[in-house]
Amino acid sequence: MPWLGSAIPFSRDFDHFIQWVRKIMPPDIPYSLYLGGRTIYLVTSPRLYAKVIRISKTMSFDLLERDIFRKIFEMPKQDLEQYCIGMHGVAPPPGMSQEEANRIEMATKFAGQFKENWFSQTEGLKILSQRFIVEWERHIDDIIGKGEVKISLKRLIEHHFFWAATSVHFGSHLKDIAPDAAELFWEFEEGFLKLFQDTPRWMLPGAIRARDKLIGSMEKWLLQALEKVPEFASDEIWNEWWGGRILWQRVKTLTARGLSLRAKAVHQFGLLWGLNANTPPVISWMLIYILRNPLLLPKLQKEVESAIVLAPKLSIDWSALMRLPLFLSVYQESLRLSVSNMTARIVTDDTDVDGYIFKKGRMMLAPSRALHLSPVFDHPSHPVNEFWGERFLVDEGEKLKMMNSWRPFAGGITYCPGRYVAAAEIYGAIGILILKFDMRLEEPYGSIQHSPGRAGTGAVRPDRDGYIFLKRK
Ligand code: HEM
Repeated sequence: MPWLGSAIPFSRDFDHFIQWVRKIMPPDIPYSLYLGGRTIYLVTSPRLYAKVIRISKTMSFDLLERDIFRKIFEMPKQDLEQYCIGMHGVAPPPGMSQEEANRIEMATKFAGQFKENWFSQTEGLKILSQRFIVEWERHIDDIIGKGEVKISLKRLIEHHFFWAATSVHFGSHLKDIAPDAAELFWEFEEGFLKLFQDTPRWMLPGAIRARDKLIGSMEKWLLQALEKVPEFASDEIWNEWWGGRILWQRVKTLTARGLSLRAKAVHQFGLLWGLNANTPPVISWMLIYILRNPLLLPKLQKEVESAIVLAPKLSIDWSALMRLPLFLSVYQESLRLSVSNMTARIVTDDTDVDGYIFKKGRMMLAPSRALHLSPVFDHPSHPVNEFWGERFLVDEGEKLKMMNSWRPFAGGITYCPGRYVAAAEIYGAIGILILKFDMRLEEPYGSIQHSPGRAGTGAVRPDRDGYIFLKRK
């Protein structure tokens, strides 16, 4: 691809740019993109995506993680050096052998903790999902009472859902320390990509102030949790001070490596970001899509009745809920349209991809959006860029082809470890709303769209607010 002349279309509207590339370029080869004096490899076909996502020896996610902690979260320099020992693509510090660096690296420990606490079939996932439901039900009962309410979509999801999820993972007391954490989080989130792109700091005072306040709160939360519960009981999965056991395990791992309080707080702030930057926008979009399609709601209500019982006590048959065909299709379709991640990697050694050599030191991007708009999803009466709740209700062969192009959670060794947690929260939150309330959406500020300039980072936030009318059944 020739010199594009300007990085602006790329950074301002990543999704548009990717669609344009797919239109003008042959579909199934990688491209080199010269941008701001750098070469970036671009992969836009499902077949190549499946190939590159599996290359973990010469394509590093760790180097990006290092940059995220350095530029966005500003982990103290000395701590960052310790944190990165043994990372893929990071040379060991002077005097340390590669073997020693590999022996003490922490990424494998964190990955093990994710598996142990969050994966399908684990006790952790069961208990956290159940806690989430209790929290979410409490929030919606508090706002709605017995009658009918009109509530801002942003308030419902970006405040109430935020807190229901955050209290599950960080315990019940973070809210006492930082009652404005949800609002600060979204202020920080608006600057996330800009901080990574080295936008001058003076242009982002709000995002930086919000970030620093949140990290300060994380420090207080951490000190309090350490004081109240220095050790988790071996059979305990959740407690009110730490939230999920994994938070305590992560901090213990960092303490053993001598990281400072600040670094430990920054690291947990990273998790707070992973937890909240994606799921709330996906839920917002799923609700918007469902409520914009009045015929869908009664069908979903009927399905959900077979998996969620409201009285005398709320109870959910999780495995039945996760297998409801239409609900699953709506979930997959919502993720397809609302998520735009870059799946970025740094090439750490020359790598042959289908006969093309990706050179050491360069970046590779494999944007999910290119896959999510690929022809495999097209239908004569339901174009690929429009929501259609029944799109994934196809036979198994067809579905397999679709799933090869469905990459909201990326893949490979860093395949989102929160995907089961996310699914449980999304299914649970929407399932309960659907069953308890008659709902209606109003968009008084115009049709809600993807927030501009946010594509590429994950699920894309709605650009404006709307109102949801909820009436108890
Ligand atoms: C619908 C919601 C979500 C989406 C679309 C999503 C998507 C992603 C993506 C695309 C990645 C990067 C993978 C890569 O490039 O290889 C990722 C990583 C990650 N996600 Fe999620 N995520 C979601 C929810 C969650 C939740 C709820 C949690 C926490 C409970 C979480 C925790 C993480 C973590 C810790 C990583 C880093 C993994 C690593 O370093 O190995 N995510 N996620």
